[in-house]
Amino acid sequence: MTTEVMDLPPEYVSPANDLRSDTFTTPTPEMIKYALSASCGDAVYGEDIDTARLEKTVAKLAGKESGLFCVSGTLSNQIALRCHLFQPPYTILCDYRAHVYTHEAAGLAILSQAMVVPVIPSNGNYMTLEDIKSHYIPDDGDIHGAPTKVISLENTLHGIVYPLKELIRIKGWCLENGIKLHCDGARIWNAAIAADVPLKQYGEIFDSISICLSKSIGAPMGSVLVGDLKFIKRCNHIRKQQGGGIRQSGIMAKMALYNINTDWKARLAYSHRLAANLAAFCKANGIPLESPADTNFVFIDLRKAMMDPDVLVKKGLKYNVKLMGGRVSFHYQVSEETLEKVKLAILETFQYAKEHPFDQNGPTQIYRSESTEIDIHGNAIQEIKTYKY
Ligand SMILES: Cc1ncc(COP(=O)(O)O)c(C=O)c1O
Ligand SMILES: C[C@H](O)[C@H](N)C(=O)O
Repeated sequence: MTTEVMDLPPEYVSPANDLRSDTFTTPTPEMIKYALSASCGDAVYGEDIDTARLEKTVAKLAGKESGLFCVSGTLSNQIALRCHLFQPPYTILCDYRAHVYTHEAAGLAILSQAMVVPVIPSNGNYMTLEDIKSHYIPDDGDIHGAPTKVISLENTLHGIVYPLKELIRIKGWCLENGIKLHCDGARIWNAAIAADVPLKQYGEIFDSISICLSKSIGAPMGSVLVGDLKFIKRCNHIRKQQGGGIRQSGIMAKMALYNINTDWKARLAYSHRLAANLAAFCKANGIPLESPADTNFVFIDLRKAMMDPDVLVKKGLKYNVKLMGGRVSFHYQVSEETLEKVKLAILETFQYAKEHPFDQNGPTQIYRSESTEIDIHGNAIQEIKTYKY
């Protein structure tokens, strides 16, 4: 029996206590009111004014000739990488944790017919040029090889800001070797304010950037893929092929424009402040982190702490905070009260682990279906259990 989500208690549907992801940001009344004046043209014909305005606005912010509004970051990433590629065999090189490799359902193999070279960064945080040089496949005529034709970097990845100097080094080498450079910029806005780097400077480095609107910017959906005009035209073709043509998308575009044209930097800075506060709390209590909390994510090193992710999720529910596991994701709609409550949940889980060490020998997954209110069959979980550990 499927129960309407609306039956869930309001506190379980609010973004204020949702630390599972910054994808849980929700449209505000101001955004919805602003969208009432949205254009209603058919965007497939290029006739929707607000969609075109959004694409131009984001492209201009990134210093690129053109932009393409896509229904998701997954689609914009997959289209971009496909359009940088021409004749297989070829490979795409990326970090072993990259979303394009781990969370886009093998799209690179299916849509792009590409092999992926997943790289474990030698410094544990981000790939350096040396990491890339020692893993890429040269286009040297060796009939055994599948040359690396595009490198996909994520900024931020695991909340880590990619050092600008390293990006510039990698870009220089890519130019020398005829390799394209794509950025999965689901959180490029966060990187921009944390590193004080204008989006335009990232636009000078990357051939294409997938700029998400549905995470920290707080739009209900989508991304804008930016690049040069010829590239974006090709991407528009592949987007249509993949069923990604959107008709009256003005309403969605208008909501995104509202947040881009209001103080997004302050909203993101707030979420970064909460994350930094939690990271300091963890450090003060000896709770290990997987990576530096440069932006809006805190990644607790559950393996090192021998903490059970399911216990953490249940402890979160005990304090009316939604978690999926060791990644604690802040966004501008998270309350200060939630920050204080998640500290209690984490500390209790850490203390519980001392008596009940959990040896997680399986893969570390971000998605944990038990932590949602809806199970995989679409049925609302009637009672949200609070576990007394
Ligand atoms: C790093 C990263 N890239 C891409 C995406 C894909 O975005 P979407 O969920 O809109 O497909 C996500 C998740 O939302 C992400 O975390
Ligand atoms: C990983 C998942 O697909 C989503 N991008 C998130 O960050 O929550």
